[in-house]
Amino acid sequence: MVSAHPEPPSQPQAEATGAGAAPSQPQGSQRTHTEVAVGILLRGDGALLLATRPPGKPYAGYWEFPGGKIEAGETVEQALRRELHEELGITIGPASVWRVTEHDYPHALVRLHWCKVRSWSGDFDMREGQTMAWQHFPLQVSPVLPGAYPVLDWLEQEWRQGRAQSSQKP
Ligand SMILES: Nc1nc2c([nH]c(=O)n2[C@@H]2O[C@H](COP(=O)(O)OP(=O)(O)OP(=O)(O)O)[C@@H](O)[C@H]2O)c(=O)[nH]1
Repeated sequence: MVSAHPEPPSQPQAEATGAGAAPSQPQGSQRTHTEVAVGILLRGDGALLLATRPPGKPYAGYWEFPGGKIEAGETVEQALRRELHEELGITIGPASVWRVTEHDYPHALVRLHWCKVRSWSGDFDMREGQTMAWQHFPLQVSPVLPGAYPVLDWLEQEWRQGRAQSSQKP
């Protein structure tokens, strides 16, 4: 079993080198949120999809849920559909926001709009050189982006509740 919450290095490699890192933002109250659409792809057997962050980005190699930044004029759903097509080659069905979280990284203050996605079409094609893995709890991959910890905790709680309920059924 692999812990979902290992301690990340204080300076991820890509940031230390500056390779692919987002421009640094002003500190304190002037920092603006980067809005991000994130997809929790759920398979019929309850597995969820994680992928590694592509080389050249902050936290490269960390596991994350697929998604990316929302562009001007896009809804969360539109951004997610575009990102998942660009990154994974799939076209998602309906997606609506399930939870919103924030995380303050050295490279960005992000607001993450999490959507559960249960239907998609097309074959998975890792177009940015990522690795993908369908995961059940406990996760077998590590490390995971710190901004995903709260959502992993909620999903694990749901999974435990579902398991407890199904074991009580006659
Ligand atoms: N996709 C994704 N991003 C996450 C997760 N958790 C989390 O904190 N983030 C943060 O959300 C931001 C997403 O930005 P990104 O750089 O991946 O977005 P993008 O694909 O549009 O990048 P680009 O600007 O290079 O095209 C990053 O700061 C990342 O650290 C997660 O589980 N999935």
